[in-house]
Amino acid sequence: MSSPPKPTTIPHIVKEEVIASGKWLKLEKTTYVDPVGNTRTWETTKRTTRQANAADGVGIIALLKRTLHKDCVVMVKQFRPPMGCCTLEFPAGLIDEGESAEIAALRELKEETGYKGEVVGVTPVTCLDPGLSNCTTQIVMVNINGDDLENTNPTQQLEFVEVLLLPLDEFQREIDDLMKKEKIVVDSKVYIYGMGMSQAFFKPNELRVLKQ
Ligand SMILES: Nc1nc(=O)[nH]c2c1ncn2[C@H]1C[C@H](O)[C@@H](COP(=O)(O)OP(=O)(O)O)O1
Repeated sequence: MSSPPKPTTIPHIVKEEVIASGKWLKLEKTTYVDPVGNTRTWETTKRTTRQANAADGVGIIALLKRTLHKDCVVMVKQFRPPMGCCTLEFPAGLIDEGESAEIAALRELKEETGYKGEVVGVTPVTCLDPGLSNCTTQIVMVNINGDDLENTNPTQQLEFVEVLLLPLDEFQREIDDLMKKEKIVVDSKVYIYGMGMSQAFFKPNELRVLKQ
């Protein structure tokens, strides 16, 4: 049996040529040298809107905390043209010029859901689909005080985005139920978060007393 070729070179980009460009996206031919020294090409998509030194956008894991209620994750359902159907996602959006991830997250959360939150954590810049695109995101963790007067009757600024509140401890089951009921595609970040929550919350003898 032949062994795989040994890496001899540090892989690197040689050139990036724009094949097609639109207002929001561009398609490039990326010429690069692979780990064994061969020059190859790759088809790469990029956003045209990226700000210097920033991720393209933010995703927001927003936990709604209310007295005598289970903590709920604030989710959004919306029609996504590239998918041709509705998706279930964390609230998200592009980072505007001069914005930090934290400021962008609080702005997008308010626009998409009406809730005013407080940032409690932020991830490093992470890639979204690196075989397709250089698109990056920072996930921002936000707590929402649902007992606060300004969060008791939240008003969205986007009319085509539906807000869903999913209890954190039944997150994956709620998503599975939703997918059985309607044609919806779930963002992989969301589903993986749900699987993690299921593992973290698995307590077979727990009493189910709290309201949703
Ligand atoms: N790929 C895109 N094509 C478009 O035709 N328009 C796009 C693309 N990406 C973003 N946008 C537009 C749509 C919105 O008007 C703005 C801002 O989007 P934002 O709310 O920040 O992000 P999403 O919630 O992820 O749409 O950009």
